[in-house]
Amino acid sequence: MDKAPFHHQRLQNRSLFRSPLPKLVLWSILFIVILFLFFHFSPTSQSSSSSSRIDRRSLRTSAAWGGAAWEKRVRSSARIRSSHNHHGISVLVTGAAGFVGSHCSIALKRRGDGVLGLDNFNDYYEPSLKRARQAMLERAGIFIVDGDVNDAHLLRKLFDVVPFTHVLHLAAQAGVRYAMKNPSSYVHSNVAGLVSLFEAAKSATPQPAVVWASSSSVYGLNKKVPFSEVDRTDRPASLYAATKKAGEEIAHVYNHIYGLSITGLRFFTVYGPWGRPDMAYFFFTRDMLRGKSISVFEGPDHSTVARDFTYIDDIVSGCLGALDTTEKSTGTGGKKRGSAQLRVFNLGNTSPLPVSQLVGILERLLKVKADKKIIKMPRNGDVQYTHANISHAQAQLGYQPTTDLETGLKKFVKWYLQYYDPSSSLSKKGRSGGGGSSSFL
Ligand SMILES: O=C(O)[C@H]1O[C@H](OP(=O)(O)OP(=O)(O)OC[C@H]2O[C@@H](n3ccc(=O)[nH]c3=O)[C@H](O)[C@@H]2O)[C@H](O)[C@@H](O)[C@H]1O
Repeated sequence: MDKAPFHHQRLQNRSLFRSPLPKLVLWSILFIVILFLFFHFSPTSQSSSSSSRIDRRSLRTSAAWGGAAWEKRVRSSARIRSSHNHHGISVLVTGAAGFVGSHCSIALKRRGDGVLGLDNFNDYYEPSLKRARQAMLERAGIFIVDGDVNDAHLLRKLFDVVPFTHVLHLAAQAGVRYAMKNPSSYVHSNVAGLVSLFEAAKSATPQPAVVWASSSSVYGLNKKVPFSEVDRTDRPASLYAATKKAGEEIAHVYNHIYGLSITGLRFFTVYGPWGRPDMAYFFFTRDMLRGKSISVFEGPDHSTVARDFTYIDDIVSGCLGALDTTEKSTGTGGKKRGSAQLRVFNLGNTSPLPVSQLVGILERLLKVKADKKIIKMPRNGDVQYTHANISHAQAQLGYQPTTDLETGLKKFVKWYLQYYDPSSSLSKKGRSGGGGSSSFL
């Protein structure tokens, strides 16, 4: 009696197993698993894997934002604590854990402005350096929200919590040569990210004024020097330059349609303490100290490759000058109420120097002879020469660079040795030798 149903069930199970339907299900699952493994690990997907990694990386948003405690930290960081001689502003600094972003954040906070940082801490270069900058900003009372400028929801929340008067938008995919390796990261950060930021800013009440980082690279194949803001910028030599140029056009649109006050700053090869390890002065230092060879580029017929190297403290003055001279945006509720300010400025040093001279200065400061390999400048986006005309920034922003390359590199080397090799004899000499004071040291 008992057995019958059991037997019946087993028969049913067996017949079920024999029927084509479960087999089909099994094979389908197996097929999907194989497909997944194929696309995940196949070599054909490897070529795009670095870019998709960057996309995933950049799209990553903080798992933990929101809530009363978080909002309190955001408000406290953005609160203006002005002195009597300074009418404070409240600034959202994107890319705050970056090189220029961290220096500007500290400078703003020191003079009593409210500063909230935003950074996605991506791994384009060592995230530990970004975390070290973050720790320093935290000690100064600046909170950096871990999130991406492409996260519209997060941006809306930030503008809801704080009525920012200004945005200093420095979050970007930097680097001229890396654009050949990972083009999509430039579009993602420098085009989509900028649009996302402008969208949030134009919808905010009040609309903040936006100051953002363009680049000297927009001058591209220009031969007329020094580069002036009125010169042609329609012949970029790299995708990086093209995305920065696109940013300038996008700025025009948001100014025109929504009355956003926007200032673009064309930075010229910024260097200094807490700098970017992907830049030549930085990795030349690292490689020279490790006894590795360095590639020094030269132009056609052994001509010189030169840059208008600009020290970070001068760039910080230019950024603060730009913030302080903005006019208010004119829109409200996402609608334009009148014409608004739209500006672009060169921030350079006005004294270009050959890369070979940069190497010579590093040799003296590091007391190391560089193993130089002189090679033809590769055709990967580099331009041979940059030189800024800064008269516009001088007149409008009171911008006046004061640091020459030798002085600036001295401060960089001092920082580098203390940060990476505090026990070295050179570092000790640097510490007592007074390499000058940078914003952080
Ligand atoms: O002004 C800008 O808008 C840009 O400045 C910076 O680009 P660049 O001026 O190209 O700086 P950087 O790479 O340090 O090369 C410096 C010099 O060394 C030469 N160089 C470079 C590498 C090498 O191996 N050898 C070499 O000679 C090279 O030919 C060049 O002459 C920022 O990285 C960029 O994000 C952007 O902000």
